Amino acid sequence: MIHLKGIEKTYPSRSGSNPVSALTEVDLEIKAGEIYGIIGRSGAGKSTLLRLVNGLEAPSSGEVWVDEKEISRLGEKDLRLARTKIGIIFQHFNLLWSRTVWENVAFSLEVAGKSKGEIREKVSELLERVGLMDRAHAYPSQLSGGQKQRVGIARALANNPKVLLCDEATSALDPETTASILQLLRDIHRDTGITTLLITHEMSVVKSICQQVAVMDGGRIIEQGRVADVFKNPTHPVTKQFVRQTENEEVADADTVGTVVHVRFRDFASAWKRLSEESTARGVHIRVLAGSIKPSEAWTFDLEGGRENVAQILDLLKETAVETEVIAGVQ
Ligand SMILES: Nc1ncnc2c1ncn2[C@@H]1O[C@H](COP(=O)(O)OP(=O)(O)OP(=O)(O)O)[C@@H](O)[C@H]1O
Repeated sequence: MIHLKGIEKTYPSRSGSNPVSALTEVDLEIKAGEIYGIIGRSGAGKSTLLRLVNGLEAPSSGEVWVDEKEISRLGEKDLRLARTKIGIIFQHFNLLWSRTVWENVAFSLEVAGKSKGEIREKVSELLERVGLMDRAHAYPSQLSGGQKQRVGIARALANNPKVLLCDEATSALDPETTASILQLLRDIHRDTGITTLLITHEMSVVKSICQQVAVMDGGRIIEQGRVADVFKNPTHPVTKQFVRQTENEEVADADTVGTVVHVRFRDFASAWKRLSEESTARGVHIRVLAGSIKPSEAWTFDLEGGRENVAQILDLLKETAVETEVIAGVQ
């Protein structure tokens, strides 16, 4: 769905010194339906990469393909059309402050030339989706950060995009609100299968929502793969640092912990039944990061909940599974 081939991006210098190389030899393929995370420190090149994907910037060389169109070569009219199929949410929401919640979401539908009836129906469906129907006539200044981001998400989805780009979408939010926004993005992905590309500097965000991840540093992709694999075997020092970041967060938060675990079952169906009953009873959220019903294949779960409760679910896994290996978080 999104394919970057041999990308180089150089900016002319701002002060007359050497040009700035923002991206070097970037190759990236994001398949339809994936949630893909790009993580990197400040200046790594994440925003530049995102701007290439929605055609706000052109690469100095290489190709950017989105939904089988070479974005970097489209004329203005075709690019505008292609952009309506790319929704984007921003760190600072970028809402229209003089318009209500309803009008913010309606705006991109008006621009796309939809009829009044279509707009009414779509806006109401979207506000219902993001849980903001009761705030439809409020102005952005009257909303909390999480509510503003919900408006941003509704607006991004207005034209039924095929791709959703999230630009540090939770970086301005507190941890609790971050969790609720990530949950909303997960639900939307589950219901629509929309291809989602998320850039962040927080490994906990990647761990909580992404299936695949690319780590960027100095304009290059230094490591990429399945999130579970990258967590298990980070090879580059920068990746190791990001993985440690989530472990430290877990230690810092004594009440809620997350643990990624590989498990192989003899009889998946009966093990899963017991596991889901026990985890519901203990308030532990189990998220499947990878797995298949083939008995020979291992599953990767992310267990999230109170420290004691997660430890109990881990004990249960060790008891019922043929093989259990904790790859991140509490043992
Ligand atoms: N318009 C521009 N003109 C000149 N240099 C730029 C421009 N935009 C970005 N850069 C440079 O390109 C490099 C990559 O920047 P980019 O904003 O893509 O990184 P980032 O990973 O998104 O960082 P941050 O999280 O701080 O935004 C940096 O060295 C930055 O200074």
